[in-house]
Amino acid sequence: MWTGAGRGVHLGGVSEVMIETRNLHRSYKIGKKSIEVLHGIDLSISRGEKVFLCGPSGAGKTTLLYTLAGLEPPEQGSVHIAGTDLYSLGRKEQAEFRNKSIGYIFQNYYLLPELTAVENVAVPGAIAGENRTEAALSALERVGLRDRADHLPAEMSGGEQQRVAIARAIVNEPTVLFADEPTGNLDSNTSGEIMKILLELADEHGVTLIVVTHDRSLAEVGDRTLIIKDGKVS
Ligand SMILES: Nc1ncnc2c1ncn2[C@@H]1O[C@H](COP(=O)(O)OP(=O)(O)OP(=O)(O)O)[C@@H](O)[C@H]1O
Repeated sequence: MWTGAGRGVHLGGVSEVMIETRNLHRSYKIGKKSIEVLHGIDLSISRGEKVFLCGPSGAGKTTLLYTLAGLEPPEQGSVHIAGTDLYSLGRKEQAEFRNKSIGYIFQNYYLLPELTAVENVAVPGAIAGENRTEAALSALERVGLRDRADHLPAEMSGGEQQRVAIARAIVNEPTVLFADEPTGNLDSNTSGEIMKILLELADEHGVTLIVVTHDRSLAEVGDRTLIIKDGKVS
């Protein structure tokens, strides 16, 4: 049973805040030039919300997702997840928090080519010293790939590899799931299947979902679409 989440909890009519950012700033130096990618971003996302993040290429969608997920510290500002101030934690505590509460689906899957599907899904647990083989098999079942558990990524299609990446992101039963263009390289049928899996996770388990996409038509299936442009989110 998925315990960390809990469907859209409302406290006296007020949604419980799951992700809150204050004044996030992030810039990159290229040569002598500095590009400000996040320019004072304030966000509040409720538990169980399905949020799509759109914006032009290079606008900072991946940077914002990394910053929200605790993978890249902002130069200024704070990120709270379920009330925990992510960047005030030490490295070890932060890794433990991510391992327990956050799932992340990377833009290019990032599966390890020499490991089978089940080993790839179990790998974050193994790093944390846990044996997650049973949970990994359940997660593969959840994405319809139980029978491919012993296959290497090279033996699977793009859509199947993406489903393994989803299984890896949900094996810890996260409270928040981030997905960076999870359907970017897939045909429209496969994209539909992948989005269905992600939306079901939000609907059935109350997972808070933040998905980067170029597909504005997805706005209809989400609760909210955020647009990032010129360092700001609207
Ligand atoms: N490690 C880095 N070093 C220097 N510049 C970077 C780095 N990472 C990102 N950038 C720059 O920051 C800006 C935002 O990049 P980011 O990947 O967040 O955009 P994006 O909206 O996700 O783009 P896309 O839709 O093309 O994936 C870009 O101009 C990019 O070149």
